[in-house]
Amino acid sequence: MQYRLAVLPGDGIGREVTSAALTVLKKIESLFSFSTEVEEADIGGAAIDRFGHPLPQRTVEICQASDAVLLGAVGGPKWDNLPGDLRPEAGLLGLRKTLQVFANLRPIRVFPELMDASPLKREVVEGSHFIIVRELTGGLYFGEPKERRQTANGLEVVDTLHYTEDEIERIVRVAFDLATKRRGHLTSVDKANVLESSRVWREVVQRVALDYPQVQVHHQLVDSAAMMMVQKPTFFDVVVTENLFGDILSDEAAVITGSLGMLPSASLSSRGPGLYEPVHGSAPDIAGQNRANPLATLLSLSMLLEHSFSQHEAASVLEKSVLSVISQGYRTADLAGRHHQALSTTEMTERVLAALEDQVGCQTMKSAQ
Ligand SMILES: NC(=O)C1=CN([C@@H]2O[C@H](COP(=O)(O)OP(=O)(O)OC[C@H]3O[C@@H](n4cnc5c(N)ncnc54)[C@H](O)[C@@H]3O)[C@@H](O)[C@H]2O)C=CC1
Ligand SMILES: CC(C)CC(=O)C(=O)O
Ligand SMILES: [Mg+2]
Repeated sequence: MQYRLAVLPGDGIGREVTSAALTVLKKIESLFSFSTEVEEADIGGAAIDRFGHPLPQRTVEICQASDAVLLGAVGGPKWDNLPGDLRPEAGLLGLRKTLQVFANLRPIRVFPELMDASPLKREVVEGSHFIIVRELTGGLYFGEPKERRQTANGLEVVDTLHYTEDEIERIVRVAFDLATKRRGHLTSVDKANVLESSRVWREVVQRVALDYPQVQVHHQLVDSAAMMMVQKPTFFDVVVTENLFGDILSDEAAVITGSLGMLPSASLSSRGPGLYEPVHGSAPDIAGQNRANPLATLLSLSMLLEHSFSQHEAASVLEKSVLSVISQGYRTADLAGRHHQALSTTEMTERVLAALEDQVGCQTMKSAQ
């Protein structure tokens, strides 16, 4: 089997973590007998520096011609003063919109060995395992108008939260479908006490719920949901929400897992390539130091193998290998604390490569018995 993969390293630690993922992918290909034609392309600040635009047409074409896209992260202080539509982040938003990857899945899982890495109490985080389903191509990040205006009374500014009913319904259905395969519990997060868009969101959830009588639905306002997420994270199973709310809540949820460096994501469309990226950004504070935790990107690669390549066994073995390095006590600096030695990005990647060999070796032995 041969797949086509577009790799967009982007900026900052994006380059380091995608490089780790490519090393791991090569190993997986040899262990599971498939091959991938990888094409790298620029996005974000790197693309601005080379081509004067955060999302060059060539990058879009390479992504569209691929089975999947793996992205590192974009942004950094060097480009922070550019106009909004020419910033690195605009490149990423443009790519998500062009690929129509409206369903952003962000699984939040507590690894037992990392329970004490969270600043939250062990008894609060223990057993947390939920997934945030974030609407990714609409809402406040995309609505028009979105502009600054000079008026007689000074500067005024507008961002717009816009949704069609269809856009809400398609993401809500993704969330209901997921809930049927999990604990059957859906929390829809909105701000229906203030926003008209949230009131329509709630109506759509209530209407779609009629098709899923086996799913228990809970509506939660975003402010109290933010509190509940760190107070009682085990309450949540599937969380569905608007673009900006999902962005904020998922970084908050990272606290439960111990580090933003552990959170993967998959962004899926109805057809066309999926986009896989860690939840974190380009981390300028540690960029270029070989200190970044590559595990969020490796878990995103596992989601890619599952959803876009249908290499289910490889996906599962990669996930188990990540679990295994953590349970063997290997940690990058974000998780090392006082009790562990901090491994570099490349050292952690080598541990995952070794764990992959071990996992596949164990499976071969089991099937030979
Ligand atoms: N998807 C993307 O490309 C995203 C890009 N950004 C961009 O990234 C830049 C920095 O944004 P921040 O708010 O600082 O968020 P960030 O996610 O880059 O970093 C937040 C904190 O988490 C740490 N961190 C993040 N990933 C880590 C990893 N893998 N291993 C170890 N530590 C890690 C960083 O060192 C930093 O202290 C900005 O330009 C922002 O726009 C932010 C979020 C997402
Ligand atoms: C940089 C932004 C475009 C997005 C972001 O923070 C995210 O998707 O998590
Ligand atoms: Mg974010």
